[in-house]
Amino acid sequence: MTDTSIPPGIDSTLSLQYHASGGNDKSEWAPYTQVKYYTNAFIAYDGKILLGYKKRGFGMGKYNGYGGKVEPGETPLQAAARELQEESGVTATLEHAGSLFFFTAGAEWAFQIEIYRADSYEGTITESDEMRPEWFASGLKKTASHVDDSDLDLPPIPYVKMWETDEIWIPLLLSKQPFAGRADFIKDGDDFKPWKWWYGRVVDGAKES
Ligand SMILES: COc1nc(N)nc2c1ncn2[C@H]1C[C@H](O)[C@@H](COP(=O)(O)OP(=O)(O)OP(=O)(O)O)O1
Repeated sequence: MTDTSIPPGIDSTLSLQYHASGGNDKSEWAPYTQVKYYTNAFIAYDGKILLGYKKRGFGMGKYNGYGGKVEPGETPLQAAARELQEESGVTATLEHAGSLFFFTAGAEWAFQIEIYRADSYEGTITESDEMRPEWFASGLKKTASHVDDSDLDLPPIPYVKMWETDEIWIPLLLSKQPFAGRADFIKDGDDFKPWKWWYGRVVDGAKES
């Protein structure tokens, strides 16, 4: 399927090139009334990526980037830096990587998530109440001058223990191609299953914050 119609919920000012879509593509996108703003930040360099194992709250038991709600008065970039520091103990210069819109049928609100990445960090990565940090091999080649033997045995990104559509956009984040997308989910017991999704690559510049 190469559906070129961009779903509601995605910033219509972005110039997007179709990347991937799937699921129940004949069904309509679910209507939503409220949107809440979130962030998600990933540190990735030299062939490795830092993920956190979520120990509590929404997404418990999954690996993800570091993030949470944008608080009143914050920009998404400020919220992303704060959440990264609170949950991992480190600071980093974040660059915007993409924008995602997620909705689960019957939920009170849709998630608008600004995704960030960093090539380096300062401080000591620390386990918090919310996240247990773990490095994974990103699959991208290391630069010769930075090869660290201790990284050679890192496990691959654990997509089976992540939100199901992450596998579509994490490679875009790693290769620094700006992206935007929407995924609708349905609740399946305690889990969420993707119902319908659409992702595009930003071809005409990305948001700065
Ligand atoms: C497909 O859906 C999702 N995929 C991915 N990769 N990440 C998602 C998805 N839906 C939500 N998220 C992210 C967005 C945030 O980074 C967290 C949820 O934030 P949380 O509920 O932990 O927010 P906090 O402000 O930290 O909450 P507390 O009140 O617990 O501090 O998941």
